[in-house]
Amino acid sequence: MESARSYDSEAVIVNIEAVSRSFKLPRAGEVRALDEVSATVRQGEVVVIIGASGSGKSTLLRTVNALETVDKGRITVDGIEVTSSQSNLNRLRANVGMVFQHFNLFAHKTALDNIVLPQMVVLKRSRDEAVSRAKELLSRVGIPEKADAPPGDLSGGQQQRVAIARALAMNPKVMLFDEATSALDPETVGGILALMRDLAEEGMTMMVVTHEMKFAEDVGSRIIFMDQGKIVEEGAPTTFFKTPNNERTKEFLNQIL
Ligand SMILES: Nc1ncnc2c1ncn2[C@@H]1O[C@H](COP(=O)(O)OP(=O)(O)OP(=O)(O)O)[C@@H](O)[C@H]1O
Repeated sequence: MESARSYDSEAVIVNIEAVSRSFKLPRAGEVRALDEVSATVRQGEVVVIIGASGSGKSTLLRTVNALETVDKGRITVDGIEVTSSQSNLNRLRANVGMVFQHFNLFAHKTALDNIVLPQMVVLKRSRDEAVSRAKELLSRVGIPEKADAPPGDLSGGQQQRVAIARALAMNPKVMLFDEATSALDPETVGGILALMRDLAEEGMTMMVVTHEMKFAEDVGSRIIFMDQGKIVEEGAPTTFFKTPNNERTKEFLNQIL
């Protein structure tokens, strides 16, 4: 792995420009999940996104991976526009690794094949090459002995390790974590957070939606606080947690800390 100091700390990896996204809900009418959101993530940064339920955190991550379209605005990842055409999708999928709350593994494939197949499909790697990388990554995430196990035979924490290995196999420019530990047993959470912390220390660029405030404070380079589809406050963890400015931020932190 590259050392944390060898990257170009100026390079913008994710650029989000004035992005809006609304949803029409049968009963609640129109919800502005994202309202003119702008943010940049530079190489090696760990940007932690926090906010109340429904504030737009997941939608923001999903637009970066083109799992969600935008109504207005523009997003680029490593200079490639995500929000325009579908033709960039394969390159985008390789550039952006996403880890979800519910793992999203293929239930009928082994752990190894869950990591092998996307490499063959998206990166056109040969099976041998993909298998060799997958084995290396299963060791990296601490479960080399689980290569032949189907997800159903793995614990939640082990499934999440496979999901992280699958995302890393693409050599992504940025990793998105959407509440990656929220569905795990309390005793498993620490192991996954430690793995995420290791990735951050190795210089991985990350956008992390989490309720784990200690992780946010210790590992985050920057905290973004969202409220009703807007970024209302953003800052370095020490300033953000000790001296928040915005009233909504203060209220939120008072409730959870
Ligand atoms: N696919 C969708 N269809 C309809 N409404 C949606 C959809 N995705 C998000 N929304 C709405 O957009 C708003 C923002 O949702 P989002 O999931 O981004 O919030 P969040 O901050 O991630 O919440 P949580 O912490 O509960 O996961 C919510 O009001 C939600 O109901």
